[in-house]
Amino acid sequence: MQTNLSQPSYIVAAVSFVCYLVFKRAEPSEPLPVLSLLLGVPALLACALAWFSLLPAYQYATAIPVVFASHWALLLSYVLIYRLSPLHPLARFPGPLPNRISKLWMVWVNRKGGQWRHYYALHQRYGDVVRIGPNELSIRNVDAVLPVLGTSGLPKGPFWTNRNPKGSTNALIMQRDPVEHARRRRPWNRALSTASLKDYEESIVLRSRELLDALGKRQGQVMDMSMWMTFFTFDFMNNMAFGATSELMREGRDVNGVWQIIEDGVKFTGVAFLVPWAAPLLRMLPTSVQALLQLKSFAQTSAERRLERGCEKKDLFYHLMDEEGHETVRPSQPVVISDSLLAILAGSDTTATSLSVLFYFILRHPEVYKRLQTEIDLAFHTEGEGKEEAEDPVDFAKMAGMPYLNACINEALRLYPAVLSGVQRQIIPGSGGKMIGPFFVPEPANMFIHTYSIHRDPRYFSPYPNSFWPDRWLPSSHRVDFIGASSKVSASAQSDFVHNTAAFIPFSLGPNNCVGKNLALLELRAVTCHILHRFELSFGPSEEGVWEMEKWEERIEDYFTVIRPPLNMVLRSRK
Ligand code: HEM
Repeated sequence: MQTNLSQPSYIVAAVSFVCYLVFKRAEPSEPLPVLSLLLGVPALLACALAWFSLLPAYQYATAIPVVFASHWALLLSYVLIYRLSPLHPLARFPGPLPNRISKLWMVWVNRKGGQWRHYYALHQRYGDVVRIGPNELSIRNVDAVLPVLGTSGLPKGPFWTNRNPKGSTNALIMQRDPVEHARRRRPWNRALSTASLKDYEESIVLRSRELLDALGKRQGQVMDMSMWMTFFTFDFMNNMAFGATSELMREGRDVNGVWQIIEDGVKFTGVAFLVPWAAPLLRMLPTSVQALLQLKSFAQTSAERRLERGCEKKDLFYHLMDEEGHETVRPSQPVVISDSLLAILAGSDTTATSLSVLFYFILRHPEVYKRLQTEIDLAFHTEGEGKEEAEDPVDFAKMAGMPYLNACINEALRLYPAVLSGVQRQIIPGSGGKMIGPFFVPEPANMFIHTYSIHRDPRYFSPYPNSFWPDRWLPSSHRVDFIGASSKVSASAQSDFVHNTAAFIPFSLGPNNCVGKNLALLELRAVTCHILHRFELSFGPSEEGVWEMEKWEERIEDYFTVIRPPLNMVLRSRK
């Protein structure tokens, strides 16, 4: 049989192949080019086939649906064949079949926020590098940390591409160009320098006292501590960013609904993180449009009020507006507003998660609770020690030097870092590839260090990598063995001890790392000291009564940032 290349089927296959190459090379994400390639091309093709009489007359009616269906099926087949073929640059990295085909699979896997467990299981099964998407790797190896995240590491990945409507301002975290990012980061560095942090200490103390008052009024009742931690961090960040007062703690509820909008947006971000091309579509949903408008108006109003009041004390706004005149070109107001909003979004939930995790583990481990409370009581005297009033934990230098407190905080950050699955980076396009520790990774590849997995790797944290054992952060002379350890394990604990802090990256590393790290640590220390100094804590019943509070951690959901289940506790004043 002779092959006739002018046959319609060959023409459709060839045109679809060209469209596939355009998709592959140019990776269009704007609606117009995408729709043109998906709808415009087959429509034109069907018309052309009919026009040039390449189809028998009786087939004209069916030409359009047939060409459309063939075009889409062919596009899908080309994609599938390439992604699974040995020719794909990432073909030699192991990973499950559905992951290699499409990241849409991860959208399904993560429908209930379980991606942190999924990636952990994949690393247990496949090793240090897993292909978790057609062009994406998850890495669990300490030698890869600096090449990915360090000073000479990789730039931010496509997740951070600006897909906002034209004309809108991008916050610092969205700056993928390292030069532009460094320029935008300068005022942030000044705002969160050691000297500037002193200016926020007073606000942390005041907000901590407000928290104690609010909790004190509700003692004896079951309270969701996770929610209260959010109220604290949100009120504090609002004050720190805009010098504003926010009333979540005073009211004991989300007064203007802003927090709910942020919570609702977490799942949206989770999907956008997995399939960034879907972000503009998701943003078109009526609920998203509404939420974005409300957030914008919240930021705008806060900024306007801040501008009316003027600078009462040095807040983040003061530094971002460059009121000291360090920069030759002062940042525009929209940039400052979007960055101030970023501070609230990036600084509230993460710190509230870390505090919740910390209180959860302290309650799960009574021996830790006792030691920590004793350290706090020794540092800040309690009522009745010859003193009329308990001493407020307001000395931040003292808190920074409390070994067990800081060990507990680090251990909470190790077991459940607030950004559980890490941050995306990309091999620089056109570079050909890069040695990532022991592995050569070709382009195009996105990757992240899976923080949850590397933090629990026994090669870096041993013994008891999955247990809350703050003593691993103490010098050996002060280390007490894990209470749950069998005597055999405990005898070998010292000789088996591994503590590789190069694998500890809750705040990430390098030029893009968390700029709020030191501020977060101040908050974590202050809130922990204030609460344990004033109250005795115990677990309350779970809301549905069907799961034990002791299993709280299993219900954490990971959508880039996390959603926490209620952490019910009962607090009573210590006397
Ligand atoms: C325990 C609390 C916190 C944790 C675990 C945490 C973690 C992180 C992580 C993992 C990143 C991504 C860094 C990267 O891409 O390499 C990040 C970025 C960021 N965080 Fe935090 N964060 C915390 C608290 C805060 C606070 C209190 C602020 C307040 C100012 C803040 C502001 C930011 C900002 C602005 C960025 C973007 C930095 C950039 O792109 O240059 N974070 N954070």
